Amino acid sequence: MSVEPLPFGERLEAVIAAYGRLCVGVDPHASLLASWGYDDSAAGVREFGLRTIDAAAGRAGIVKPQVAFFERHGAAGYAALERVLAEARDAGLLVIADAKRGDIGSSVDAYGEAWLRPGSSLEADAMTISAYQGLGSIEQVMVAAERAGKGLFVLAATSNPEAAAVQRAVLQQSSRAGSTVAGAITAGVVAWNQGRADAAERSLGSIGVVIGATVDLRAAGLDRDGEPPRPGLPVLAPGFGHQGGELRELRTIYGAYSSGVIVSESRSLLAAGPDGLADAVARRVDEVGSVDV
Ligand SMILES: O=C(O)c1cc(=O)[nH]c(=O)n1[C@@H]1O[C@H](COP(=O)(O)O)[C@@H](O)[C@H]1O
Repeated sequence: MSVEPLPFGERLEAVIAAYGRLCVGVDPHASLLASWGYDDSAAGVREFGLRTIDAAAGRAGIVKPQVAFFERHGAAGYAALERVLAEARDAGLLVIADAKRGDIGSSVDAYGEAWLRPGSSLEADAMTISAYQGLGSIEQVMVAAERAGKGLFVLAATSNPEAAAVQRAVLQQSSRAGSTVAGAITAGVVAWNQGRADAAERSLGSIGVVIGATVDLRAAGLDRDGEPPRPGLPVLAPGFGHQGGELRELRTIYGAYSSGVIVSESRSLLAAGPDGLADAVARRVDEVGSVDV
């Protein structure tokens, strides 16, 4: 008898209830490796990743390894990442692989298998994904993720300023003609969550979006002034901390999307160094917890 996996949205909700909405980024930049006293090598990113997981476990609920920093070290870097992913999941953390993959459907399906298939050596709980080849290109990954109790965060309005020209462009064709790219992707994800058979029982969907804390949601064509989506929309929110987004502005920035926000920070936490990171995470969990959503 096969047991249905718990939907990612439910797991996310439980983690937020237990630990709050902070996500600790695992971004072993070369400069951070140097200041932490590690070599810029596969062994260095592995030790950096493991120390970060140790500091996050039991204090925060979610971690997000940025896979690029491991990929820099080739096959050995991937082995390091496999270890970090496994240790994080064993520690009970919800793991978002920040892989930002996208392609034609048949190829992006393979990315989905790599990062989300139960038993894969790179298995995470969710991954970041790009739908700039059309939301239809990731449809099968959404289906597979739901089936396995996994989640996706689809890039909608990213935190980097140069993204606006593309993401605020207005669609000429499709049923969402007249929407911005960011608005159409977000509306498509909301509609997907609403289309699940048990949608009425879910308070959070399993497919989310990425909307940076540095973004002006109205200018990006996002419905921040409308009714909150039902089921709630998970929103991975980088851009607080190092990139300048102000935590106390969370509600003002995200409006109707606030209750699904995951505050994702990397450098602002990691700068505390290996000995100060656990305290920095605990402090930030408290600060995030005190913000009104
Ligand atoms: O998907 C992401 O996590 C992401 C999306 C985005 O719009 N902006 C963004 O900065 N990120 C990632 O979030 C992290 C931000 O790191 P800090 O600026 O150091 O907090 C990096 O790993 C980025 O790759």
